[in-house]
Amino acid sequence: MTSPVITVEHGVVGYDGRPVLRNISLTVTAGEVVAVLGANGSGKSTLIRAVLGLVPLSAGSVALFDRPLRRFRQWARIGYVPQRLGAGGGVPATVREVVASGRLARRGVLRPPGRADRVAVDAALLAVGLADRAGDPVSTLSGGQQQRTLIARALAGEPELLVLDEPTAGVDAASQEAFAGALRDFVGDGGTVLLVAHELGPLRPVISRAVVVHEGGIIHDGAVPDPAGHHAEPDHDHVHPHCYDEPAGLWSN
Ligand SMILES: Nc1ncnc2c1ncn2[C@@H]1O[C@H](COP(=O)(O)OP(=O)(O)OP(=O)(O)O)[C@@H](O)[C@H]1O
Repeated sequence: MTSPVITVEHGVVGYDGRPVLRNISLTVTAGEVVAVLGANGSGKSTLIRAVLGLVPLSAGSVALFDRPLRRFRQWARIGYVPQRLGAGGGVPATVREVVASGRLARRGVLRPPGRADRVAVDAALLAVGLADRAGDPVSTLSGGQQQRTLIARALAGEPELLVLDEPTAGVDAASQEAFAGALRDFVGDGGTVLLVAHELGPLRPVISRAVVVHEGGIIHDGAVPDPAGHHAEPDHDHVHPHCYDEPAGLWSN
């Protein structure tokens, strides 16, 4: 039996008393790549923040690696790339420095980096296709390359679970391809992924399951739905309910 990595049971989250997630239940098991889809404001980011304990549940429960969130301490097992975080931020750090910061949870701040740290940073840079930019200031990179830097930082920590909030939003096609390749390798090595996406694009073949959030509830959990308008494609197997692909673009706007 595959072990559960994320378990949300009857999760409820609200901001300032306004409910945003209503009675959400979701299980992600080892080796899965689960995409959370849904319209703007449907609660996707809130769901992954709740999974990581960054926003409190007002009811229900979350467990990570089979351990209740309040007792979970092994944060080095998880890599998190939040939404639209500028990697540069005016700080003249190089790509390598930002990626190496992903090792801090593993090695402790006071111990100098060792061989294992350097190997992990090199591997992460290679995985996202930025090995040749390692010495450049992050501020000189494109938005897509900066996003890849953040993904490499998460990979450098050698997590078992990667949680990514819109990793390909506003990212150029080459970076999306590079990211899809990195994700495939990560999963090939036994990793588990939960990511929020608007457009799957090159990620589509890597996704094993899709969860569609609508108005704070999960309205679909299963096969990756086709974007509206693709019904006529020969490989379209019609496994998805139609409530979320009509009107067009509910999850792809
Ligand atoms: N910190 C916060 N305080 C108050 N309201 C919030 C906060 N974060 C999100 N919200 C609100 O909660 C709802 C869900 O937001 P959330 O960011 O989870 O949606 P989303 O599906 O990720 O949206 P998007 O696709 O635009 O990123 C929205 O109405 C949003 O305005």
